[in-house]
Amino acid sequence: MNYEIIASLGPASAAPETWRAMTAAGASSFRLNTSHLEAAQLDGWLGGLEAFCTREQPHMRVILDLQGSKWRLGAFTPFTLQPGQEVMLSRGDECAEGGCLPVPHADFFAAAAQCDGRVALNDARIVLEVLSAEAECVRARVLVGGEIVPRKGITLGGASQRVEQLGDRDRAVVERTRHLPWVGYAVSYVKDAAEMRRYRQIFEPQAQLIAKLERRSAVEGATEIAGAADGLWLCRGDLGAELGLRGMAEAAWEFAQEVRILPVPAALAGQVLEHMTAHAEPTRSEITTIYAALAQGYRGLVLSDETAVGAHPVESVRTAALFRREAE
Ligand SMILES: Nc1ncnc2c1ncn2[C@@H]1O[C@H](COP(=O)(O)OP(=O)(O)O)[C@@H](O)[C@H]1O
Ligand SMILES: C=C(OP(=O)(O)O)C(=O)O
Repeated sequence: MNYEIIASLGPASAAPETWRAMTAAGASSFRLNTSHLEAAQLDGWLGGLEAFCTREQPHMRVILDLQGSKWRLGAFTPFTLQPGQEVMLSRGDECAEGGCLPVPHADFFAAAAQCDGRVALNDARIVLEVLSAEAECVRARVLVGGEIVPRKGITLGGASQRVEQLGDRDRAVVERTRHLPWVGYAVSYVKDAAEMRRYRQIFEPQAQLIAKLERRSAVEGATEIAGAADGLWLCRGDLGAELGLRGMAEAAWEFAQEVRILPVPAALAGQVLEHMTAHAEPTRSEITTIYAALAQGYRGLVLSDETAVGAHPVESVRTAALFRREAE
């Protein structure tokens, strides 16, 4: 089988020798999640990657992941949320005082007042119960705790209202990179085809543009969204937070039924080889799911934590390449 392997870069894969080894193991593109990078950090990555891509791997693409309308926490010192503890989510880019979570998005607070009472953080690894919701502050109790770090995703149960647009951060990234032919973009949290068509206008006409399917409406409207995109990623991390595990599995199964007839290639994302973040081997279940996805017609795999923060970035790529034609 022939398919793309998109390897996310992060602290575990910041060195050119790791890029070289991941490329040799089968990575066809790299992904940089710009939500985790300040402008100067992004410049640092792009400087190194430009030299690598243009001198060593002229076919390599770097996909810049844009936040789109996805809600993410701002900046704060990491801490651990204990079950039963009360926590404040306050409007702002950062929080200096301990135990407070900054949320930079005004539309989050409007939606929180109407949600079903659940706030999920970091793809629902952490769950909060809303106690009160005001214009600039949500008070919540921790139901499922754990360590929370900056810039992690926020999901509200039962809330569909949000402002669909590229924020200032995203627009600055596009302006900074629009002249780079080896760069493409993946837009998070696209709602529908109309939104994707609006985004298309912002980029250079030849720019590679991927729509990340992370909401029910996007999975249901995938064929229409594909009309304004060069590729689709089925993002099971956010879908799991949006729809719950059962809803995510149903949506992924339905999407797989039509993946072969989509007008653009689709890639599978979200915990593809999660086990390999900490272990040198995948689970049987992960490998079986990858094989089934490729047999169904997926044309790519996106590795996230596995290559960005995992202990085995190169081995993860090699494992993802198991079903490549040349590996047979
Ligand atoms: N430049 C970076 N610096 C630090 N951590 C990063 C960076 N890029 C990605 N990560 C981390 O790598 C992991 C995978 O990244 P990603 O798939 O973008 O995750 P998420 O969307 O959940 O934040 C996450 O744990 C994220 O926090
Ligand atoms: C790959 C995904 O997107 P993100 O990294 O933005 O959470 C996902 O949700 O599965």
